[in-house]
Amino acid sequence: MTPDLFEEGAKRLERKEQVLRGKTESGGRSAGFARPHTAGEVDVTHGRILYLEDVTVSFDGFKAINNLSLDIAPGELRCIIGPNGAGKTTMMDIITGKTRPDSGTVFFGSTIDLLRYTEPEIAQMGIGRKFQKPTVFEQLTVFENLELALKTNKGVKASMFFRLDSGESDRVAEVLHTIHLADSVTRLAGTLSHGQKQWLEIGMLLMQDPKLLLLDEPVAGMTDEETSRTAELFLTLKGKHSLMVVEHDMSFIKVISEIVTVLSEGSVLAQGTLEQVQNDERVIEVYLGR
Ligand SMILES: Nc1ncnc2c1ncn2[C@@H]1O[C@H](COP(=O)(O)OP(=O)(O)OP(=O)(O)O)[C@@H](O)[C@H]1O
Repeated sequence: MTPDLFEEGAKRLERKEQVLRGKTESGGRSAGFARPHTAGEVDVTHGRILYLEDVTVSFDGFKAINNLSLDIAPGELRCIIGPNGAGKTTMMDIITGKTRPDSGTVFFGSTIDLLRYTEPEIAQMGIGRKFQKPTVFEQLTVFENLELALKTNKGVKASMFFRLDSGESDRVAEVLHTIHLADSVTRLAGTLSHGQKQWLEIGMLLMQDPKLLLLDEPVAGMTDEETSRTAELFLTLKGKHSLMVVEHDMSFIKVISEIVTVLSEGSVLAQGTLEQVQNDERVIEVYLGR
């Protein structure tokens, strides 16, 4: 979940509680929850939506990311694997503006230098991130969670009672269908299974129409059936969005992957199909410690 969305969600929950207690100001009209956005087109004419070059970051002298270079094509579904401590999360932290690198270049498309922007600005530009643990608003319904995430800019006139226009309603319906929750619109998010919560959070990101989605261990803790439905979901998203998926579950990677990038000690160790990287001696060595 993006930082600004998290903040708006917390506000909205508070307002919902105020309404239940009969305490809203101005009938809730002052309680705008719209989020400003500055999304524009990302220039992908050079064939890359994300471009990292020679990125390094150290923590207390330890190089968690070490001259990392990587790029992703528009619409690509890239899988990132690597042993614990390889730098996968830190790389996502750098892309989303949570961590500043000591050196290197990070571009979104060919013109947006991500190192010049804050974490909320990067989210608003169309880079959505999903952390490992689902962070939906458990006391709101599935519909309310999606509505909250809708990219809209209704300013001070917005209220928790605002009506979706037909385009927005269509979008909610489309996302509900995509994330397999069309039958659960009125359910409180807190009553969903772990897998359904993960899908709802992905749906919330989709409501913001991200150009690039970063997903950290999306199938951890899922049942086999949920894992295979998540694979279907990601294959549906590919092409419409660019995806970077960090995952340890190799059977899941096998189903969704085209190119797999292996990180080790903060750099790219190998890249290719899953079969190619699994047969790479250097990869076998870092995984098995041989
Ligand atoms: N804020 C921090 N301060 C100090 N060290 C850190 C910090 N963040 C990450 N590290 C270290 O950087 C290295 C890379 O960590 P990171 O979490 O990015 O690895 P990872 O590949 O995501 O691992 P995992 O698969 O276990 O999640 C690790 O050695 C970690 O301990």
